[in-house]
Amino acid sequence: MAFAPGLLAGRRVLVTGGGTGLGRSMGRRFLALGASLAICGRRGDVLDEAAASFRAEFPDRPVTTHVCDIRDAAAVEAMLDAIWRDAPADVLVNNAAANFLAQTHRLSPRAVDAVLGTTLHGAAYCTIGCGRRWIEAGRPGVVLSILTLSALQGGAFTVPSAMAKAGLLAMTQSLAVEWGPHGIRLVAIAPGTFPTESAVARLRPGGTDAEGVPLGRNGRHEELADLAAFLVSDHAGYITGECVVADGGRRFLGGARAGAQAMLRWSDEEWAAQRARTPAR
Ligand SMILES: CCCCC/C=C/C(=O)SCCNC(=O)CCNC(=O)[C@H](O)C(C)(C)COP(=O)(O)OP(=O)(O)OC[C@H]1O[C@@H](n2cnc3c(N)ncnc32)[C@H](O)[C@@H]1OP(=O)(O)O
Ligand SMILES: NC(=O)C1=CN([C@@H]2O[C@H](COP(=O)(O)OP(=O)(O)OC[C@H]3O[C@@H](n4cnc5c(N)ncnc54)[C@H](OP(=O)(O)O)[C@@H]3O)[C@@H](O)[C@H]2O)C=CC1
Repeated sequence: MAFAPGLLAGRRVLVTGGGTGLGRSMGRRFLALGASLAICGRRGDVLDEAAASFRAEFPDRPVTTHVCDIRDAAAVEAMLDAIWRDAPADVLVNNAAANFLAQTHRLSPRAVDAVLGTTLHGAAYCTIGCGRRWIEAGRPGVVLSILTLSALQGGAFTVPSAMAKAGLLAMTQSLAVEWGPHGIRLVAIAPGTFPTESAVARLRPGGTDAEGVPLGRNGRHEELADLAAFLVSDHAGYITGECVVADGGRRFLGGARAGAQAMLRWSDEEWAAQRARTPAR
């Protein structure tokens, strides 16, 4: 482990979407560094399985699970009330997101809302809910938002996601100013490819070779988790409003949507096959 074991001792961290993928990897690292953890998502069984695995590995670290669809502002408030009843959270990680490949001119309003509702609105509800509680109590706090390269470069065929993540970057930069005097930091990470079951199934129909990545490989979950741990820790206490890119140099070569070049030529049948391959949740 790269950090002192007590780096996050005494910190209470809420990771949205913390039952799977990168959220789960970050949560595991926060626990290893002494934090207690709250994770939320829509599927209780997924959260329970993740929590059981965390508790088996870190028996002395508190882990709570919260079934919550963050698209529902009232449900987010109820979750935050439940967390705060125990003790205030110190760190929010906006990790939950929704995304799939699609031709933008064929998206229905519900499809647009499904992505914006989770990735933009849900993260906004969580951020404002935590920020309000911190400001009212005179407590400091940290909000880490997980973006994508498309927030910086656009994202053909994942346009609602690119719009939502760009919105989160604007939120990070804006609230760094507004909430700075309250001792609240807002930071972001724009990851390149860190393979997860869900992202590969939805967004990498051709697999995840590292073509277009100067460092010649995809990201490792522990690398993202280490960066997240640093950014939410006091060692990053003078960093706010910043987005750190962790992409192996991809944006300077292939770019966020290098694979989109082939998709420009996909037939209707290829788009239908991609949709059929995409998991429902
Ligand atoms: C490895 C490289 C990674 C690169 C960068 C990674 C970025 C990421 O963001 S990865 C994270 C991805 N994770 C997820 O997306 C998890 C959550 N996703 C979901 O739950 C679903 O995919 C969801 C977004 C569709 C939402 O599910 P749900 O609320 O159950 O919504 P519905 O199934 O009812 O669908 C709503 C609406 O959307 C239309 N739709 C669904 N899938 C597609 C699709 N593939 N293409 C076009 N449209 C789609 C669906 O038809 C509904 O619309 P209507 O038919 O008009 O009702
Ligand atoms: N993997 C990668 O290479 C990259 C990932 N990212 C970002 O990293 C983050 C994690 O992605 P990844 O781990 O790959 O994907 P996952 O699909 O595994 O993670 C998404 C998580 O969010 C939860 N979630 C989705 N919708 C909602 C909702 N409405 N309310 C509450 N929880 C919800 C899901 O749980 P449930 O379905 O149970 O609700 C799931 O646990 C995302 O922000 C993604 O955009 C960015 C760039 C690259």
